[in-house]
Amino acid sequence: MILVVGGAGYIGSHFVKELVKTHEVVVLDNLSTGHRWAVDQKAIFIEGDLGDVDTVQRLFDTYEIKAVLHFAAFSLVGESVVDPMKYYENNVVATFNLLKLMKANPVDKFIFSSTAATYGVPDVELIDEHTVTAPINPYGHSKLMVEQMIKDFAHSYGLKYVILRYFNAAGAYETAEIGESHSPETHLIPLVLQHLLGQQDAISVYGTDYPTPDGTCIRDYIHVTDLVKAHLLSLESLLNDRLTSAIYNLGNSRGYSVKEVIAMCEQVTGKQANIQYVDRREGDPAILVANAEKVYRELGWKARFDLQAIIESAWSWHQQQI
Ligand SMILES: NC(=O)c1ccc[n+]([C@@H]2O[C@H](COP(=O)([O-])OP(=O)(O)OC[C@H]3O[C@@H](n4cnc5c(N)ncnc54)[C@H](O)[C@@H]3O)[C@@H](O)[C@H]2O)c1
Ligand SMILES: O=c1ccn([C@@H]2O[C@H](COP(=O)(O)OP(=O)(O)O[C@H]3O[C@H](CO)[C@H](O)[C@H](O)[C@H]3O)[C@@H](O)[C@H]2O)c(=O)[nH]1
Repeated sequence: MILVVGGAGYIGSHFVKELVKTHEVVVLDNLSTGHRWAVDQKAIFIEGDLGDVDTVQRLFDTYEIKAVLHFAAFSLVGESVVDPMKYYENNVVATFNLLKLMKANPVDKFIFSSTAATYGVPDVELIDEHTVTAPINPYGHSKLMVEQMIKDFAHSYGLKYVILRYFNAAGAYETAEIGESHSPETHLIPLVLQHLLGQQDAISVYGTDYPTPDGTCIRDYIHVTDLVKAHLLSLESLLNDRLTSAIYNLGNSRGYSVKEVIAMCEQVTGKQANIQYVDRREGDPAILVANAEKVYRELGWKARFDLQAIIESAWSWHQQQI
């Protein structure tokens, strides 16, 4: 049995849909930002909070857990600046509870959803795993603190882990059964598509004075299906003892500015956006683009979907939501 914490969320639910094809799966999720309907019916679903020690212990008592994948977190950069306590409590304290119970029970295989936000404002064009980590917002700090706990648990207690630093996840499941569904939505691609469907009057561009060619922030967008594949490869490597500890960047290694993303959304949908240029959003670095060669070398993973394919799949999903 594989435990997926946060398996009702956007990325977790896409992973669970694939994992149930080959493994027995139990999902723990408190539905704070996730959805019961997004969890594949073949998975066992437990509604509960990761911070609740009794609930998590009961899971370990009930099921023979071979590995844990941990997607559960709060993950909005802007919100983390406004309310850091919420982030340290849910992302750090609750994860500490999980690691402690994994040690006690014992379960020694762990895959963690980390983020490009751990790098802060990197001074290189392409970020590799040796790039200095120096977060500039509480969200990034909370993830980096967990990474450190994981490394220390590995060193002292033999935890085996894969830390996956995703860049910007987007896109939807190939059948459009599930997709990105946050409320409120804050991510760029779904917001642009919702606007183009007439659900918002305009799309705001946060800042036009960044040190980038068109002045707007550059990000590396990665299809959720590509992320799922990387998790499956990581899990198999841990289960087969081919891997004991690794940190990987997951991205396309190609950056797009906010303006370029909006233009691609217009191209895919054939609709024109009403763009409002507003001030920068606090906590946003100018450029985040991955060097993802390490995971290719070690696991044979590389992104298959480019920005156009990502937006096409997200568009299929959003059109079904009206
Ligand atoms: N979406 C991105 O672009 C992105 C990029 C980098 C990293 N990440 C990381 O990937 C992970 C998944 O992101 P997502 O976009 O799917 O987020 P999401 O909010 O859609 O999913 C998170 C899930 O965890 C659940 N959850 C949160 N706290 C919980 C708790 N204490 N107990 C039980 N369940 C809890 C939520 O209900 C939700 O279902 C997060 O850890 C996030 O930090 C996401
Ligand atoms: O309405 C919007 C929304 C976003 N943006 C801009 O679009 C870019 C992407 O913003 P998102 O909110 O879509 O994504 P973030 O880059 O802030 O963050 C995402 O990716 C990060 C890693 O790169 C983190 O992991 C985090 O969990 C995840 O939310 C940013 O420059 C942002 O300022 C806008 O201009 N207008």
